[in-house]
Amino acid sequence: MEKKKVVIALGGNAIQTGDGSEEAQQNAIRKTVALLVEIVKLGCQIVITHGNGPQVGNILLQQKIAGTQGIPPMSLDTCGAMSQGMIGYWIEKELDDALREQGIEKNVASIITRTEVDLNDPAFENPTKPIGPYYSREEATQIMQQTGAKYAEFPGRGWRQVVPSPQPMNIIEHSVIEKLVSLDFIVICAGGGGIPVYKENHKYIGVDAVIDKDLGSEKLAELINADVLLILTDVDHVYLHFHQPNERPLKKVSTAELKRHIEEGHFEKGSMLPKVEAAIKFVESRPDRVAIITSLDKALDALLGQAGTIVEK
Ligand SMILES: Nc1ncnc2c1ncn2[C@@H]1O[C@H](COP(=O)(O)OP(=O)(O)O)[C@@H](O)[C@H]1O
Ligand SMILES: NC(=O)OP(=O)(O)O
Repeated sequence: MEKKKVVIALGGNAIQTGDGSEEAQQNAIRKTVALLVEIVKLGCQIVITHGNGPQVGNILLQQKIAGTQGIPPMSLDTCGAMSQGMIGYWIEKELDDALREQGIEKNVASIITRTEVDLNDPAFENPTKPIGPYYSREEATQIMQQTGAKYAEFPGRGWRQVVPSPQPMNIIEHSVIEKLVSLDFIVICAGGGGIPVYKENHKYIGVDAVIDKDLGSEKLAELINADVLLILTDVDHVYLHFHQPNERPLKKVSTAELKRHIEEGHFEKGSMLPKVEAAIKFVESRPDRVAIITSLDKALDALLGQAGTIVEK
């Protein structure tokens, strides 16, 4: 396989499993990096991005509890930076060990990454991005009354805090990331879609929001001139009529066809829809680009064109 630059966006199940403890998350990451090493062995230059919804919500809760003890609570953008540091550290540590075990000499670096957003983005008026743990209706109602935070119901799963999720416009550190990749580094970056910042008088200022990691990963992939955007989640394909008797996996699909399926309402908002939108945007940005949506265990086969949903122009 020729040397492709692949941005790999890791979904929740690549990191957060079990009880969400540090140990459970590191165990999940250990399994994930074993797969990443196989992708490196294929000869790909990889850039790793990851979600942070459960983690950033938990860090925010920890701030609230700390606040009751007189410890100054940190803002949501700073919590986003903490989540990048924490998850980046875990991936870096496990990946570095796994590479050395296989005798592969490559450097790994985590980059704290900021993503520029527009303060006029309508998303600031309509929080939709779920973070942190699930609650019952009663618990969520009580917290909303006590704190003024917004919670929303996710049918079949419960209630979760929701925060604004503006569109990523620019990845501030993209040149540094591209440079490191050109030096053959494996870079972990744009965690949680990047820390949201806006520009005012030539300065970047953090803002309370959480960017969708698939849309942030897409923006990064475009800016660093990647060839492939590989979105790894817990389903092996994107499906039509998902979870219905006539469910059908999409295998090779064009952006035009995917757009039709969006119109038909096949993809759930906040889960599969942003992945599909990211895939379309990436492929349409350069005609030879490919986006893949699949599960962790199908990633290798998908890169070889033999599994997953493969989106081409
Ligand atoms: N049409 C669809 N095809 C496949 N999965 C879908 C579809 N619509 C909604 N989903 C849901 O999207 C989920 C993946 O999104 P999400 O949980 O946000 O992923 P991650 O945390 O891995 O980024 C799947 O587990 C599945 O339940
Ligand atoms: N930031 C983000 O999209 O995180 P999740 O994928 O964990 O929801």
